[in-house]
Amino acid sequence: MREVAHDYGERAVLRDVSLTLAEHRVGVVGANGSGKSTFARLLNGLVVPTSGTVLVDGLDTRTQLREVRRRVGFVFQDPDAQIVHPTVAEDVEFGLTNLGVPPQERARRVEEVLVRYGLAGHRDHPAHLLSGGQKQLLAIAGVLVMGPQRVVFDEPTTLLDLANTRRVARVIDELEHDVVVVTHQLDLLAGFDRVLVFDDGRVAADGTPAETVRWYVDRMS
Ligand SMILES: Nc1ncnc2c1ncn2[C@@H]1O[C@H](COP(=O)(O)OP(=O)(O)OP(=O)(O)O)[C@@H](O)[C@H]1O
Repeated sequence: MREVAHDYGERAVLRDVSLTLAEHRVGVVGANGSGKSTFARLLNGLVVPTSGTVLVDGLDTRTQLREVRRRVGFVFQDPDAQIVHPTVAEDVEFGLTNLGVPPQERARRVEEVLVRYGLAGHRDHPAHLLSGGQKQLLAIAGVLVMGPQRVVFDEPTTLLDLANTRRVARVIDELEHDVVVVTHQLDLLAGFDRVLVFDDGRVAADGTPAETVRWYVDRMS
């Protein structure tokens, strides 16, 4: 991303962000309102920059949005924002149907992710009756079934209790995909390759978790 700035109306929320993300696991931290979610949304074109350029594998999010979205999955903080279909299996299948994936292959891919995320027994259950943790796993399954190469998580554990936070953290840890995780839960980032600290719309620190998390905590205290 080169010289990226983003404004919502009159309000400048990101300024002068230039960086390349090449690491397997990148964390993003910072105070409320510092621009983390906006940054995360830039990565798959949910938000396009007001100025500057965001490239994903050389694809411009402004002009090649479909291809960018196919490569970069996005998991929202609130799984209810992402779950749109009545049953668990239908919800996971929805994106594949949209893509025109044939029924047999759809069934195989849906089954695979439901088993992987412990949801196979809930296949025909109403999605809205799942627990918060199961809903977040369903939202993750719905993103991963599409076969993205990278996944952005925007505060994926904020609404979860301790057990579900650990479960989702383990799921993220085990992913082979390149991931970017926005979080206020600093312990999620322990094994990460790189952490960005946002402050008032700029990248204020950028380094290993050991370097940046200490810097951030000291600054906040
Ligand atoms: N769609 C929008 N329209 C107008 N202002 C917005 C919009 N989305 C975010 N903002 C504002 O932009 C600023 C940055 O928001 P952003 O969500 O990127 O911050 P954040 O660091 O993710 O915050 P948090 O930790 O609270 O989630 C905030 O002041 C927010 O109120």
